Amino acid sequence: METTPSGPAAATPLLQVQGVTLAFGGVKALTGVGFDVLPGSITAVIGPNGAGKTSLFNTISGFYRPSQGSIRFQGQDITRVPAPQRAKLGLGRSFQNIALFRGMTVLDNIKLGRHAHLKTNVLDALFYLGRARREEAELRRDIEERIIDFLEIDHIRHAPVSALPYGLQKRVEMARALAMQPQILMLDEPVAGMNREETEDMARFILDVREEWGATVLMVEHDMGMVMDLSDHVVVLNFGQVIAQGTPAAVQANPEVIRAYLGAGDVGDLRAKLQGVTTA
Ligand SMILES: Nc1ncnc2c1ncn2[C@@H]1O[C@H](COP(=O)(O)OP(=O)(O)OP(=O)(O)O)[C@@H](O)[C@H]1O
Repeated sequence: METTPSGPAAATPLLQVQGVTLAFGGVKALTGVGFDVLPGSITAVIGPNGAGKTSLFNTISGFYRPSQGSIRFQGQDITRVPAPQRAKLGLGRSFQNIALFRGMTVLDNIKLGRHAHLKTNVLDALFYLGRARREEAELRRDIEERIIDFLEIDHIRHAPVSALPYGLQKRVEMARALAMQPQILMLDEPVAGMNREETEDMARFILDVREEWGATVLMVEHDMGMVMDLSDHVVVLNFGQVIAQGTPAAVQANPEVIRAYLGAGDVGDLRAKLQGVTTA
């Protein structure tokens, strides 16, 4: 799916990143980055180490404020909207390094995801249940049950997160992000550190999130095979700039993309993965 509007029938983007520039002191992490995320799409941001992917994600979620450019969500300029408000508007995200409350159970982590949507303060959120209206509590329970069922984590709902294998922890992280009922689910390296089976499970969940939850997915991911298999639109960053974007096929064939990965010494790996995709 191309994000360039081709006529009146072209879908209005859910998220528009326009000319975003971000610097840390003298280091320019992002320079004039722009792309659209269409509703219902799976869009992936890829790029070699240090290309600016995490900085971009943090800028979209509101943890960093760009020095130039804008972020628009559903047509509204949210560049100056603080992170918690963005979450409430419908930008839900997971984190590269699992950010779960490890001593708490799976279910409590999911509840916190939902409360974070309602309240900006975790303590407030923890005490919120006592004040919640009954119907709202029931609605929340329904959503929690749907998520638990969907992600096949019923058997571990009362287990402390710290006792779970890594792949399941990542799934709980996704469950917590889903509990925010996001319109855009932002996944930061959803399969990093996973074995093949865990990766395939997660890929299936990402596809199903779109089908069953109607969520649009924006992910940062290093696993090229998964990105090329799942994505409608791929944005390639290198040294903080978009060097290519388009369908997986267009991006794979782009000489600048191949050069970027060659520079990072990854091209053999890239080719092998791309071959795996095309012969699959
Ligand atoms: N908090 C920070 N302070 C200073 N420089 C930073 C900070 N965060 C990122 N950078 C720099 O910004 C650039 C982009 O980094 P970023 O982490 O966004 O890249 P990345 O593509 O996510 O990398 P990786 O694939 O390794 O996670 C790098 O040069 C990095 O050193």
